[in-house]
Amino acid sequence: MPSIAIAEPLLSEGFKDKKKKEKKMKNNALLKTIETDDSIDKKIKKEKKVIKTEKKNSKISESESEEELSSQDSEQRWMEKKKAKKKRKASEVDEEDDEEVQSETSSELGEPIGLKSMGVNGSSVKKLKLMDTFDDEEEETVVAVEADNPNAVSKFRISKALREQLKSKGIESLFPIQAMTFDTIFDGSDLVGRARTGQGKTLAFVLPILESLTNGPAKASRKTGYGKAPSVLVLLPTRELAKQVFAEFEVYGKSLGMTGCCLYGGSPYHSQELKLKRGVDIVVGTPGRIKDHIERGNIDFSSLKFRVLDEADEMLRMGFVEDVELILGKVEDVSKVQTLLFSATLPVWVKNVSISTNVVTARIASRFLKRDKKTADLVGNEKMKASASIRHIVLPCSSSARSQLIPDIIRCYSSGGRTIIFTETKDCASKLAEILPGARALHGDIQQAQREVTLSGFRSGKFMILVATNVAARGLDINDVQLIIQCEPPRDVEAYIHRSGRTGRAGNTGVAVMLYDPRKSNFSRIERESGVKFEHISAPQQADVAKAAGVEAAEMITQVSDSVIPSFKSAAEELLSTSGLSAVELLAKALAKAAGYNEIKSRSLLTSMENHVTVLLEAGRAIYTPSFAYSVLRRFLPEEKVEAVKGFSLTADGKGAVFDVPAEDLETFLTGQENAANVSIDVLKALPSLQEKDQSRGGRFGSGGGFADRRGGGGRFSGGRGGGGGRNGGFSDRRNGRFSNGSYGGRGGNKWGNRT
Ligand SMILES: Nc1ncnc2c1ncn2[C@@H]1O[C@H](COP(=O)(O)OP(=O)(O)OP(=O)(O)O)[C@@H](O)[C@H]1O
Repeated sequence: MPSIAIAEPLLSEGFKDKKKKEKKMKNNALLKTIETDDSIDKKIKKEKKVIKTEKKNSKISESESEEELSSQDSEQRWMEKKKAKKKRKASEVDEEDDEEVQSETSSELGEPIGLKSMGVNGSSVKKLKLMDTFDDEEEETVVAVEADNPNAVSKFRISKALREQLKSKGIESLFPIQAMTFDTIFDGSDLVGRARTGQGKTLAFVLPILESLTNGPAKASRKTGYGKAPSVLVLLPTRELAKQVFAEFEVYGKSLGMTGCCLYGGSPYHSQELKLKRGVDIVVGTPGRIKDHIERGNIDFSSLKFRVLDEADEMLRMGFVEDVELILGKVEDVSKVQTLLFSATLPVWVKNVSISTNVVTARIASRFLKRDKKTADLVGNEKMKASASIRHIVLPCSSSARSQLIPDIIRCYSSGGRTIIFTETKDCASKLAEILPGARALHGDIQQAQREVTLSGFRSGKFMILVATNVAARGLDINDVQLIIQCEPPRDVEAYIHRSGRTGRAGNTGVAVMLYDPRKSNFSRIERESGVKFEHISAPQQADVAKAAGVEAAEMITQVSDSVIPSFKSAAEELLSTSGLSAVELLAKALAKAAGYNEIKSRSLLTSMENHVTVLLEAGRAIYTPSFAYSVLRRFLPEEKVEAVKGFSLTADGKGAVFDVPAEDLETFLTGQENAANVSIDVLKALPSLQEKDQSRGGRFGSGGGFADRRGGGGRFSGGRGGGGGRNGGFSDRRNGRFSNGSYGGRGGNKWGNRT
């Protein structure tokens, strides 16, 4: 792997002195929460004491308790910033920052409050606005803003070369997790770091590690020269993530003369071996391949200074426990190596080994993290664990309606940007990618070379829809992903947090739509544990989607050259005179065809099935069980009509049952009810609250899940109609300005493969 350019920028003495002073000031600022100035003063004193004790203790033993940095440091900076801000002239800026700590309700769009309040992207926004407003004061104002910003890159012990590299990437200010942990890592502590998805955890370890090795405490013991043993080891759960993190080390390490290599499976050994032989500073990779290199005698970890477990919880969950233990165990003198763990979701064992219930993971934590490790937790006990800059939406949809619905969700919610669709199985990912125009699949059964081509095509915008399994759930940072669709609720809350977190990154907003089958899905646990308050919507109606498509088609038509008119004019005149339609009506049809529509079908509210209508059944008394509701229907309907209903659900108030009826049967249901005493059937315009199929809780209406199965419903859903072919095409790849004519409906009865 690239390596390179060798010139170690040394810090001047003056620079070092300045930095020392700043460091001292920052250490005084480890504060837990934003409270009154008085309580902050008290905390500063307390923290000073902690820091002194800490230094003393580190000389004596490593046996003292863990320390939690929490969000103190960045919050103190925020306080300083707020005070300084009062002095500022630009009231516009004040207004923006005064929207500080606000609700973290998931559906809040607009500025991502949680991030903004902590300074994410804040400084650059301010600069732009100030420059717009005060043109002739531009330079002075920018300097003033930087001075006011306690997270400005210049306030940290970051050398010029790295500062310039950061600047070239548009980074002039550290994100909170980076600001909070920089000194701790630079000065040598083990650290556990947690911040929500997309908040910059990668640079939180990349920057201090590189600085420590080139200008800080780790410099003295860093190996140099041909065949040097690595100083840094970063372990990650997936190949794609390993490549991405390696790319960050590569970009920033290059400017400091550092070399590295990325080791992951599915790629040839030979080139990896060559790089290791020549010697590298940094090794980034997945546990399996790194273990292989160890066993082949290619890596020597005796000089390691840093080891990082990124997405540690996932790595252990995926069954890499033994490999991770073996790899970490290769360091002989653990007192000389710093261990860092980062993730948006940290299991309890990482934070507190003593209360862990998982013996294996607790063993890893206690064996490899020093007991005086620090914890920087920006999520902490806050309710909201998922990204707060995303709209979190749930939408009922039976599995057989998915392929028809997804293109319309993309049209309505992707804002023309990229979409990632998550499926539970590889088979399902492949099948869905096949039927969605302009989509590609990414999962573990695809050859590594193809995986790389696919991901780079998605990154570069060659195609805008990626259908993936969990291989893409963790860590991937792809520009302009506006929409995440999860085809069903994932098995655990962590998966939900990471998958949805592929959008709304670095202070941007995004939308995460989770589909659920009202007959069998349960997302209440995810809602409870993630702290997300889901926004409930029903399927976009084709009529609405078609309106948007019509506008696009009209735009396209204005771009057609007048040169076509003579050739098509006589056919148009013929059509106008014979069709019996007006010119406008004919033009509307032409636009519909250009947009890929031959007809508009309605969609049910409950299962999103085409040509189905959602109705509410009431029987003049409470309906506690589906079997009672079915028996009511049987009083006035033939068996085959009863069997044809879909998505049977009980209402939350226990008074009724909601289900989908094929549009052609609706009349039979409505006239039938008139002959049944106390029975009413009404067509719904909006879904009422429904009972959750909450298996974990059971309860009066919960019915322990799967109640529809009692009615032999298992076959109904899996053998659904599949929408009869859907509309013809109508899905556009907006980025390419193309309208596809492909048909993607009609795959009813699809089982979506086995979970793997
Ligand atoms: N200080 C910064 N200023 C501006 N952008 C930044 C800064 N730090 C990181 N970023 C950008 O933020 C994005 C998210 O960063 P990163 O991938 O490290 O997030 P993460 O917290 O690791 O997310 P996840 O939990 O999903 O892995 C990246 O595009 C990165 O370049």
